[in-house]
Amino acid sequence: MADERKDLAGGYGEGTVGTILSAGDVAREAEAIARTVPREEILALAKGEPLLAIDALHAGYGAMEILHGIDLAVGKGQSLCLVGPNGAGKSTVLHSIFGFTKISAGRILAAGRDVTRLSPSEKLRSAGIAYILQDNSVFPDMTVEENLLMGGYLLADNGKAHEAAERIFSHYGRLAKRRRERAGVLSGGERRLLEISRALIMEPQVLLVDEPSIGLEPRMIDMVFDILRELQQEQGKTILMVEQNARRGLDFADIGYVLVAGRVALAGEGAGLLENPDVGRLFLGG
Ligand SMILES: Nc1ncnc2c1ncn2[C@@H]1O[C@H](COP(=O)(O)OP(=O)(O)OP(=O)(O)O)[C@@H](O)[C@H]1O
Repeated sequence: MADERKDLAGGYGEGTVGTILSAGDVAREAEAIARTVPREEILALAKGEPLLAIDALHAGYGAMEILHGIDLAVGKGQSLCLVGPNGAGKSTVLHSIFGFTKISAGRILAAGRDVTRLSPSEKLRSAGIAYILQDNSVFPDMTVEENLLMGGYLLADNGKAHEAAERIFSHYGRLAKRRRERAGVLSGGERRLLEISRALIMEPQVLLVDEPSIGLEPRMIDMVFDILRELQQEQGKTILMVEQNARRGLDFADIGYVLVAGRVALAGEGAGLLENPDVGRLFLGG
């Protein structure tokens, strides 16, 4: 219990300790207020034709179903953040979109095309969807440049990966300065920048970002959110994010969903959800 409370204050409240609820309390209370958001409401939040959409998805691991009929829609250049209690299935939504789970029903659509059964590499290569792993996926003994080039492993033409890497280095001077150093010596924020940059080598349209703030100090969290904001606003990337730090995630995103027990229980504009008293009490520390 003590650990659960510590997590909650640090993770959801960002230092704000109002009414401290245990993770178990949050899950129970969230289930009590949960409803399943109708598909029309989900579609109304997306700008224009959804670039990425999920239609009544049931998915899980092996025989265990975790998502029980999820709908989702996000337009080109929009950002969407999933928040909710531990174990609600937020990361599983990203895993399912990228092709890491067993899908028993429903569809995933990219620009209207059914991509439900594509493998992760096909999602990246032909559907323009990239998945940015949660925390520490850089190879510490390889250089920054070698790590970056790993993002192009699916490209037949090695020259294309090098061209993309040079574009990225000219954009992110912080990485360029350290391109020949071992990635293991980078700060946490720089590693996150490298993980994001590695995904950019394939020039994806949709970025699936799992817990961008995890394990970072506040200054680095600001840097990572600034990078994501620029990718969205200047480069028109569509961003679908899972974020434990609900305040930061909802403040960032155009659209927010609260996931409870494998269902979308609340949906709205990100800033609007921040004002929702239930969201405040359960996920923002009161
Ligand atoms: N690879 C896996 N194999 C089997 N079960 C898994 C796997 N990954 C997650 N699960 C289970 O799926 C459920 C949902 O997990 P998921 O990580 O999607 O939740 P979450 O909402 O992202 O939680 P958290 O905020 O704690 O990261 C949990 O019960 C978890 O144990």
